[in-house]
This record gives sequence, structure tokens and C-alpha cells, in this order.
Amino acid sequence: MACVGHIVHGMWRAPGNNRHRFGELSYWTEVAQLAEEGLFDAIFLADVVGTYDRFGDGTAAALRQGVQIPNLDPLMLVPAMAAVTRNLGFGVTFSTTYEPPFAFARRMSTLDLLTGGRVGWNIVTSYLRSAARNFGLDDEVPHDERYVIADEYIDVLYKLWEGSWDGDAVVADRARDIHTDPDRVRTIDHHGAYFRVAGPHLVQPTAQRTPVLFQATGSPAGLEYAARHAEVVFIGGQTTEDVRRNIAATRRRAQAHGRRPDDIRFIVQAGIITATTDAQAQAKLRDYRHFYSVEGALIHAQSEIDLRRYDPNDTIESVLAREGARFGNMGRRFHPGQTVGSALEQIARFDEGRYFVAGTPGRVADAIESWLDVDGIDGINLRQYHSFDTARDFINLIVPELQRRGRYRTAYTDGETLRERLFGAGRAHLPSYHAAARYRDPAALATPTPPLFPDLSSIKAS
Ligand SMILES: Cc1cc2nc3c(=O)[nH]c(=O)nc-3n(C[C@H](O)[C@H](O)[C@H](O)COP(=O)(O)O)c2cc1C
Repeated sequence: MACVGHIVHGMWRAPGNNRHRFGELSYWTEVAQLAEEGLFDAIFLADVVGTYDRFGDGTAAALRQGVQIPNLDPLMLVPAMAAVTRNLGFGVTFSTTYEPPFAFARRMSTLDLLTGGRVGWNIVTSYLRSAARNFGLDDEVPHDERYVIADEYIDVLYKLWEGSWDGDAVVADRARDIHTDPDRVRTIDHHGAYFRVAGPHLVQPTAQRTPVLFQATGSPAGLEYAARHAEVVFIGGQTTEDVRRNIAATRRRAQAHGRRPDDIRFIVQAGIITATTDAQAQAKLRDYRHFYSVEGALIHAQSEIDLRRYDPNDTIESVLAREGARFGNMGRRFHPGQTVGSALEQIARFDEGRYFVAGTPGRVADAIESWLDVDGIDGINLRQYHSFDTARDFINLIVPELQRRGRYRTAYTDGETLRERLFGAGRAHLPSYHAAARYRDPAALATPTPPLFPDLSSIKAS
């Protein structure tokens, strides 16, 4: 994320950390070149469009701690990174809740065109009340309605990306003096509950047309949305069983939408700290913990209480009940009856769950293989503790070990799109049975796609 603190707050203060350079173009070109040197699929860029203002003195606390503010627009970083790489992909976050779809469709097509099909879109519906206030609303749109909006939003995008232009519309015929054949470009004339968009799309077809669709979700509405639309899903779960169950359930729902089980790649965010010996890795972990900010974590979690002020032997539940407060989105990480002291300790340890490992390359590679083989995930999103040491350590120590085990590519296939990298050759576009593809038939533009959620009450049922 284009800020000093995305998830592991406070680390920007660690010696040698380059995070404070996020406002320099060279920071992003260096990150991109490093990731490409490591043969990564893609760089993932998170985003929020408001401030974390529930903890302590509100936005002031977030500003002091550098919790996702200042924060730059991630879409703007992609051309710079693309210019210094040939193969690296870019998964960029953008919210469906606040800005209407037409301008976003154009921006993403611009990026897909300029990068030769290397972009993905992380679909989010946003969760900050402060963000709603930045876009003219008094409060957040209710959670499930955000997915109803997101469904119409993406329908508009599909019409623009897949239906508005034929693949051969640009003829660039100097002799006949025709750049684009008007018979092969059409308006979309979308009239929905939330959006009215005439079209045509302003950008010609790009290598992927629709960028690779990423999504992270945990709710019934979000999972149903992912089952219809998403191609890469950040899957959650505290245990192997949870993760396996969530993957299987999402695959089943995808099949109900006419998709194939392997049309979705499942990834988790993983914390990896490595060195040539276990003792060195543990020392690095201790060092990172030293800089980690518990306050930053509480701000990020939107906690309404400062746990550090309570008796460590008290339970979180009783503190919350007494204060009439909520513990923001951190609450679900703690078990009922957990004490304040143990919760603080858990946070200070980086709140490590199953997808965390600190140790030698052998130990880390064993863990990754077990996540792949036992939990059934397809890949990881590497949590960044330290820029650029986290990526450098992974590239120098873990990549060769995984390559030795036949678990990691040894070269890119030059010129492939991000979707082909993830799903195989010949798969530059979404498959013909994906919801987006129906608009490839111009006649479909006149007949609306049935909404995913016919009414809000249908969400819980799904
Ligand atoms: C790995 C990961 C990355 C995420 N990145 C973002 C982000 O950049 N911006 C954002 O607004 N939400 C982000 N989220 C939050 C999700 O979009 C989503 O709101 C959350 O997973 C809860 O799901 P639900 O909205 O379906 O309840 C992320 C979640 C995960 C797990």
C-alpha cells in the first residue's frame, strides 16, 4: 500500500526500511524490479479512501502512527512500475461503492492496454464510515447493499469491457481513411437501479479486456459475489479445516454459477521471516516486534477501546460490556473469554495465525508446501514487514529452495497476460461461461443480466 504502514504498523521506523520513500517514484520502480527479479506473479496494492478514526483521538492518532495515511492512489503507480518491468502483474484495489463505474472502466482499460494485459483489480466495497463522508454520504451504505451495488457496478464494467467494442474494431486503414469501424463499436445504454451509462467505452479492447478479478471476503454476500465473479480469492480461516471448508464452499457456489471448480485461485496473506539459521530468523523476528506498534494495530482494527488501559486479567468481553464499546474488526480474532493480557500479547506477536512462519528456508518451504498441499491454497500474498528486506529475503532464500522442490517457476513466459499466468496459455480472456462473457453477444446488451441478489433478503439465504 502506498503509505508507511499498511498492516504491520510502526515498522517504518526500523533501520534500513524504505517505506518512508513511498512518495518517490524510485521506491516503486525498485519494488517492481525486485518482484520481477523474484519471478513473482504480481504486486498487490491495497487501498482505502478514508481514515481510521475510531480509536483514541480519531484521525489524529492515525496520522501520528502513519496508519494508512498519508496514502497515495495506487492506480497511478502502475505505469511507473510497468515501464521498468516486462512480466510482473499488478493487482490494484478499487472500491465499487463511491465512484461510478464509467471512469474506472476507462482507467483500468488504459492500464491493461499500456501494460499488455498485466493488471488485476481487487474488488472492494469499502468499510470506513469516514470514506462515506468523503463522497457525500452521512454514513456507510449498509454492508449487504454494498454488494448489490457492486453487482450492478461490475455488470456495467462487463458491458463496457466485453461488449462495447468488437476485437477487430480498430482497423487503422490509412488508405481508406478509417481508424475505427463504427459498425463494430456500440453503446451499452445501461439503465439500472444505481447507474445509468450510455457508452460506448472510450478504450479499444485490451489484452485481457476484463482485468483479472481479485476479491477478499468473509461474508455470505461477499462469498456469493466471489462465486459469480472473482478469479483470485483471498480466503480466510483460522485453521486448515476452516480454509478447506471455505474453499470448497466457494467452489461449489461458483459451479452453481456455471463456472468450473478450478476457475478460482485461492490465496492467503502469509507472514514469512527467514534467515540462513533459525536463530538468525528468530533474532530478526524479535527485532521486527521491537518496532511493531500495538497502537497502530488497534487504530487499524477500529477498536473503540485502548486495551492497554485495562487489567490484563480482565476478559475482553467484560471490558466491552462495561464500556459499551466495540472492538472493531479485530474482535473476531479473539476467542470468547480471552483476557486482555493474552489479546495484547497476541497482537504484539503480529497476531500470527496459521499462515506465519519464521525460520530457515527449509522450514519456510515446508510450511508453504503444507499450506498448498494440506490446506489446498494456490498461492500466497507475502506480507511486507520491511521494505525491501522482506522481498529480498524471500527472493534470495525461499525462491531457490522452492525451485529446488519444483514448486516455483524458474522463468516467466514472456508476453503472457496476468490471466494466462494464473490460468494457463490461451486464457487471456475470461472463459465463455463467465458472467462477463454474455456481453460478447451484442444482443445481450439489450437484456439485463438477472441481479445476483434479487432483493436484500436473498443474501442471507445464499
Ligand atoms: C488480504 C486482504 C486484503 C484486503 N484489502 C483491502 C483493501 O485494500 N481495501 C479495502 O477496502 N478492503 C480490503 N480488504 C477487506 C475486504 O475487501 C473485505 O471487506 C473483508 O474481507 C470483509 O469481507 P466482507 O466485506 O465480505 O464482509 C482486504 C481483505 C483481505 C483479507
